[in-house]
Amino acid sequence: MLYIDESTVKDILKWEKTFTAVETAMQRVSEGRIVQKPRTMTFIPNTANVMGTMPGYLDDKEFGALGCKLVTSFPNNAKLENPLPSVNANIMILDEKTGIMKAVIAGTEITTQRTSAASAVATKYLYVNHSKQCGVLAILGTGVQGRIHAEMFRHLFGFPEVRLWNRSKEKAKRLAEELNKKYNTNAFRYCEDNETCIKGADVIVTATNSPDPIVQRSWIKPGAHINAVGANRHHFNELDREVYRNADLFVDSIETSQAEMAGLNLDDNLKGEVGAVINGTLPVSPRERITIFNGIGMAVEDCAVARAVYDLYNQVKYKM
Ligand SMILES: NC(=O)C1=CN([C@@H]2O[C@H](COP(=O)(O)OP(=O)(O)OC[C@H]3O[C@@H](n4cnc5c(N)ncnc54)[C@H](O)[C@@H]3O)[C@@H](O)[C@H]2O)C=CC1
Ligand SMILES: O=C([O-])C1=[NH+]CCC1
Repeated sequence: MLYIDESTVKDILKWEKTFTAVETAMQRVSEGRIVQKPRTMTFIPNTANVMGTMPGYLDDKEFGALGCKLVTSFPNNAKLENPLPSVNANIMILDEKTGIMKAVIAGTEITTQRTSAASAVATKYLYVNHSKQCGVLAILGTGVQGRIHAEMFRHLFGFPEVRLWNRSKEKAKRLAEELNKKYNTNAFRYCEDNETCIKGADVIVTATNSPDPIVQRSWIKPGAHINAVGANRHHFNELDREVYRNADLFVDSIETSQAEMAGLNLDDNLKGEVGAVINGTLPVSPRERITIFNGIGMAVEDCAVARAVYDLYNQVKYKM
C-alpha cells in the first residue's frame, strides 16, 4: 500500500496547484458533478475534541477522485509541552473502477493548504476580480490557519500590509517577526487588539476557536470581504450576528452548510455557493456591500488536492 507522508506532500504540493484544485472542486459542486454529504462527527465526551469522516466523489478529468478523509481536531494540541497541530488528517483515495485503495496520503498539509486556498478562491471571485483594493489584510488567530492565510494571501494578492492579532499576543508578535524575517519585509504587523486589527482592513480572515464573536459590524469597512474559517464546532461564532445581518453570505456547499451551520438563519443572507459565482450563474454583490465566505471545508476539496498529490508523486517517482 502506497503511503505518501507529510514531508513528501510538503515537498511536491505548491500553493498554485492547491488553488487550482480547490477552484475546480468549488466549480464542480455548483455544477452537480460531485457527491458529498455532511461529514460525520464523533465528539469525544467531556473534551473539545472531535473526529470527522469526509467521504466524497468528484468528477473531473484533472482533479477527479473518489476518496475519504479522516480528520481530527484536538484544539489543545498546540498547548502541549511539545506542541502538535490541532488538526491532523489522512486521506484515502480509491480506484474509481474497482473500488480498490490506490493510496493513503498524509492529509494535514493538504488540509492546511486547501482551507486557505478556499478562502483565496472566494477572495479572488468576490473581491479581487472587482478591482477592489488589496491594501490591508487582517488575520485574527495566528495558529496554523492564520499563518498559511497570511503567507498565501500575500503571495497571491500582494497585500502590502498584513495585520496579525491573536488572543495570546506574544504568539502574534512572534509570527510577525518570523514572517518579516523570512520574506525580508516589514509588511507583517502585530496588533494589540482585534478592533485595531479589523478597522480599515480590506480583507479579514478569522481563524480561531473562539466561541464568542471577535468581529463587530461597526469595525468593518464598507465593501470589505471576510473569510470566516474557524470556531471548530460552531462555524459561525467568530462573527457577530449583526455582521451576518448586514452582509452577503457565500458558502462552499449549500448542502453541507445547511447541516453544519444550522444554528444560523441562513435564509436571510445566504446568496449561494462560490462555485456559482465562478461559473457566472450567481451575480456578485454590489461594490459597497460586505461579503462573507464561510467555508466549512469540503471532502471534494480534499479529493481534488489528494489526486493532484498522487499524480505529482507518480510523475516524480517515474522520473527517478
Ligand atoms: N473551515 C475549514 O475548512 C477548516 C477550519 N479549521 C478551523 O480553523 C480554526 C483554526 O485552526 P488551526 O489554525 O489549525 O488551529 P490552531 O490551534 O493552530 O490555532 C487556533 C488559534 O485560535 C486561537 N484561539 C483559541 N481559542 C480562542 C478564543 N476563545 N478566542 C480567540 N482566539 C482563540 C488560538 O490562540 C490559536 O492561535 C479551528 O477552529 C479549526 O477547526 C481548520 C481547518 C479547516
Ligand atoms: O474541513 C476540515 O478538514 C476541517 N474543518 C474543521 C477542522 C477540519
